[in-house]
Amino acid sequence: MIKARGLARSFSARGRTVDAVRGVDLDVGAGELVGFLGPNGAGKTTTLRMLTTLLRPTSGEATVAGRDLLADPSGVRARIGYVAQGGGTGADCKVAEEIELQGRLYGLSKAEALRRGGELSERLDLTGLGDRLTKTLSGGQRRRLDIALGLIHSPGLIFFDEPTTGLDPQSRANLWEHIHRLHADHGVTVFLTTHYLDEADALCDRILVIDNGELVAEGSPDSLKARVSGDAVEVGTQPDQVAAAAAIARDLPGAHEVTELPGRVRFRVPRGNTATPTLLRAFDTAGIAATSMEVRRPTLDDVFLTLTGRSLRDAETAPNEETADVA
Ligand SMILES: Nc1ncnc2c1ncn2[C@@H]1O[C@H](COP(=O)(O)OP(=O)(O)OP(=O)(O)O)[C@@H](O)[C@H]1O
Repeated sequence: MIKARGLARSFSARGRTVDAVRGVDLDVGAGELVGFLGPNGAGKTTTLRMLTTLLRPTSGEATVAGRDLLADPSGVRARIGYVAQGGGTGADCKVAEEIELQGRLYGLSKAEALRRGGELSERLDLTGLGDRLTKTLSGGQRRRLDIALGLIHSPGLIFFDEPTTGLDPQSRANLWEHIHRLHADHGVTVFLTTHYLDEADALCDRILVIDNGELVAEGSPDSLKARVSGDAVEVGTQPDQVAAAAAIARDLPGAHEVTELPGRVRFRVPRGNTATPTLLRAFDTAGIAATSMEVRRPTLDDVFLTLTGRSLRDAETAPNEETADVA
């Protein structure tokens, strides 16, 4: 569905060149649900805008939905759906009119646009909202309308740019369900960008991790997490027993990254649930009292940290100098 080679885009701003995307190769198969994960400014939107024909690459080539991106952009546009960040609905239009207009823009007859609109309204829980002005919709309803608009011409491939940004947790979960069904029940190929780790984890079959305009990893959420060596264990103890507790942790088979913190010790072991009974027995023998214990499977944030040396959350709060300069 998507095959891109060396896709790159630079911008000139204030006499400086920003390499927003630096030669990305992508392969997305039919029926996949792929997430493009990275911090703010990583190059996600720029890549998406290139793949959807909205921005011309500085270099590279791509085939999207069976059409050449550079030679046949209108062919690509006819075969894809795009749900942009913030959506594109007109504020003073009624929901049903907006859907019909979108259908007519894609060359459907009035009857076909109405039929398809009815089908999508039902599928996306918009039934009964046809007479409402789009500006009166809730955030979740508006986002579902944006999806209906993106699907009006029955594309086999749909792009979402940060689909749940700004939504409350319940609307996010509801939208995940709709995106999941699009893919599972209707076989639509989905490519979405997100900077939410939980979203990528919950929704995507495969994740591409982008940082500073380059792909740094790809794989299923589980295979990416398996790259992080082991579970994280954190055990609380009395402040004066931290050093002794850390010494015991260091003796556990496969223990590494043992860190002494005020009133607690943190480390990694290959399997947390088998290491902790051994640890507690050794604590007993040494007269150390554990005041708390937490075992955590690796998260996608751990993956990002392992790959880039930064936490995804830190990367978001501290954009690189180049980004800050241009923005
Ligand atoms: N039109 C532009 N002119 C100059 N620089 C730009 C332009 N568009 C994007 N950039 C820069 O390119 C880099 C990548 O931006 P992009 O919007 O693709 O990132 P992103 O990963 O989508 O981030 P976000 O999650 O914030 O949307 C950033 O440094 C950004 O400032």
